[in-house]
Amino acid sequence: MSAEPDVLLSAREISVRFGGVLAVNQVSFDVRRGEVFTLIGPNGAGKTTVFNLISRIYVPSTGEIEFEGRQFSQVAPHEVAKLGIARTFQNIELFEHATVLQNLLIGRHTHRQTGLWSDLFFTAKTRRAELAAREKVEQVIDLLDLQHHRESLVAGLPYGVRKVVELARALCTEPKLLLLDEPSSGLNTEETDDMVFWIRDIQHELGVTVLMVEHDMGLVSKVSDRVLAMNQGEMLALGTPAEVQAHPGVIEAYLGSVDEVSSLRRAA
Ligand SMILES: Nc1ncnc2c1ncn2[C@@H]1O[C@H](COP(=O)(O)OP(=O)(O)OP(=O)(O)O)[C@@H](O)[C@H]1O
Repeated sequence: MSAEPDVLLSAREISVRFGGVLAVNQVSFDVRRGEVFTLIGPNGAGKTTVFNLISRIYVPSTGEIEFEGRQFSQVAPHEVAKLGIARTFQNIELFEHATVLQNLLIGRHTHRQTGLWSDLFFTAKTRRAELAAREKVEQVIDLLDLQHHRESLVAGLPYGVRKVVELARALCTEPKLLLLDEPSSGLNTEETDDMVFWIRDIQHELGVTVLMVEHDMGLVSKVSDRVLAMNQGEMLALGTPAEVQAHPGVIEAYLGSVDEVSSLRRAA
């Protein structure tokens, strides 16, 4: 008898209505521990809305999301990071006038478990926490090859490097689930190829589960274990990248956009 897959996050019949627009309509899926799960779909499909539900920015009009068996409706928005969910943004959000190292240490701060009292007196517990923070930050710097940039101000870095710093900052919180919002946006071909390696390393070396929204079908096929295709708020297909790209409903949905259908064909 085969074991049931270990589900980290589960969305059950979630719908979101913005006034007259049904942005997400009865969508259900599981994200399994350890996988890279990707949401695709043409513009307006509802991907960002689903993503924002999982970041707890929106709440579903109906339906429920569970993370490690805990109902999201009972989690306050500021508690999401503590549950072990970290995210990156389509438009990078970093402290521009701080160094890479400072940004990563700030990122690590959300993971802090010591109280004000032990921090004030710099107790053994605080020292241990500081040491653990430094070790984690160094591990992430090594993994993402950021050694050369550690003391650089973020504002002076090329866009592609800033994108990796944002990824690093999210990883410093030691998330169980990493949400990547269009990791390839703004990157050139070479930087997108690098992103493939970073995502694979994050999955395999750190054991972090990844949920991403992505338009670049080349990147999607190379890193995703499973893909959910959406259109106009609804689920179109769920399966491996190859299964989803061959699905007639997915091809038809993409026919609306010449750019997107050619990217689908290139990746197939
Ligand atoms: N805050 C909002 N208020 C009103 N309507 C919204 C809001 N956010 C999204 N929508 C609408 O919901 C639908 C789904 O939008 P969403 O941004 O989730 O799609 P998407 O798949 O992420 O598209 P894109 O690839 O263009 O980012 C669209 O019709 C959009 O106009």
